[in-house]
Amino acid sequence: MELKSSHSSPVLTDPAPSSVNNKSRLGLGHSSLYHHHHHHHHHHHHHQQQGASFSPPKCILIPRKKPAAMLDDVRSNGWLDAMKSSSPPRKKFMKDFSSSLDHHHHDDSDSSWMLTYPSALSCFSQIMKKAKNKRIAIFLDYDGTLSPIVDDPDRALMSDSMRSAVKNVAKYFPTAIISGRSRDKVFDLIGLTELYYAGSHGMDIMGPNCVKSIDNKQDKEVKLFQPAKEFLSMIDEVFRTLVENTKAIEGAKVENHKFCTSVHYRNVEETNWPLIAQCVHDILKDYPRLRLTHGRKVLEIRPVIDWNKGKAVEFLLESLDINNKDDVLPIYIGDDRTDEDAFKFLREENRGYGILVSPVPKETKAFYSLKDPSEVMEFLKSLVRWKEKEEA
Ligand SMILES: O=P(O)(O)OC[C@H]1O[C@H](O[C@H]2O[C@H](CO)[C@@H](O)[C@H](O)[C@H]2O)[C@H](O)[C@@H](O)[C@@H]1O
Repeated sequence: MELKSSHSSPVLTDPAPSSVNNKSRLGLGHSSLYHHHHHHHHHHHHHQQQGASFSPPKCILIPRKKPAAMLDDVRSNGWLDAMKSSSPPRKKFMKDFSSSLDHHHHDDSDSSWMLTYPSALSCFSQIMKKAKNKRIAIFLDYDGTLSPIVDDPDRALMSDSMRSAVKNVAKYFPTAIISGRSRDKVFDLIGLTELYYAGSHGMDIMGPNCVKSIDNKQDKEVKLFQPAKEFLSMIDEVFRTLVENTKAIEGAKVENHKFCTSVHYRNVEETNWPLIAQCVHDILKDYPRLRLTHGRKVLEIRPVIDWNKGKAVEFLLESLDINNKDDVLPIYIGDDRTDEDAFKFLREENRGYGILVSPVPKETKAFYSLKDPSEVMEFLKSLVRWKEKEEA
């Protein structure tokens, strides 16, 4: 499989709405790559920055204003709520969900949720029925899907048994990793050359059988797709500023993902979360071409372009050498809010299935669920067994 060369240069330099239509340049069915501020809604709309009504001070640990006043904006715009609700999910939602399913007479919100998002393991044969005469394409998130969530992002290692399960799956099905981490980092963690890798939430895509070293030399070749290339130095600058501004907040960790950057607060005392929020808020004020998304105890800063894990899946599906899109059944397994963009794409296009990895009920656009990475591994092994049986 080759990546299509027609996708080589999609980045716009003009964020104005009058900027050229990218449809033709991208060869994709979208009106514009740019994600204008007023279009930020998605499903994250309630987590987004609300506009120009704030005038917060710079991030400092000894506030110039009274602490309460200083933190007003990060409180009022919902950031703190979003930070608190990030992994585990809101209790409120679970309550709402169970009452909305009252007609099923389930008083247990867990089991009513499982009716709507059944286990991909118990529904395995049902899923495989849909795969009849189709080619299955597998998309896998990394953190929380292939590796369990741990306190230190550098220690989120994948087990050897998981690695071999992924390797076996890739023998039979085109398999892509779609991660929020940088492509290099996620490749280092997985180490399988036979996969597609999409790093930085899909903003850095490379096809299979490419080694890291060709990255620079063959940049212009068909195998790399980087729609946010022009943001490289801006992200680096923001990364360095954030490292500096958060260095006094104990437990804070800033990661540079090349086309996006993230601020972890998992190891920060909850009383200091407003300081983290304020630092990120201040950055976004200075860089209107960047926006915020929420992950698991992490605030992610990324370019204002209309590109996400869903677009990456669409791109990769178009890159697969297939004449008719009905010939392919995409299966996307992921656990995070950013994976919802991919679930949403598959659902809206009526193509294949999203599988949410979650031990608890959660609002999702996926079709099925798996409890944790060990169930993901079981599912991957089942796929291999199914294929081997089919071929025998
Ligand atoms: O898209 P993904 O591959 O799921 O990456 C999303 C983020 O994963 C990492 O952070 C998350 O996992 C860490 C290790 O288990 C955990 O410590 C952290 O709290 C989680 O947010 C990664 O470090 C982030 O930069 C990614 O964006």
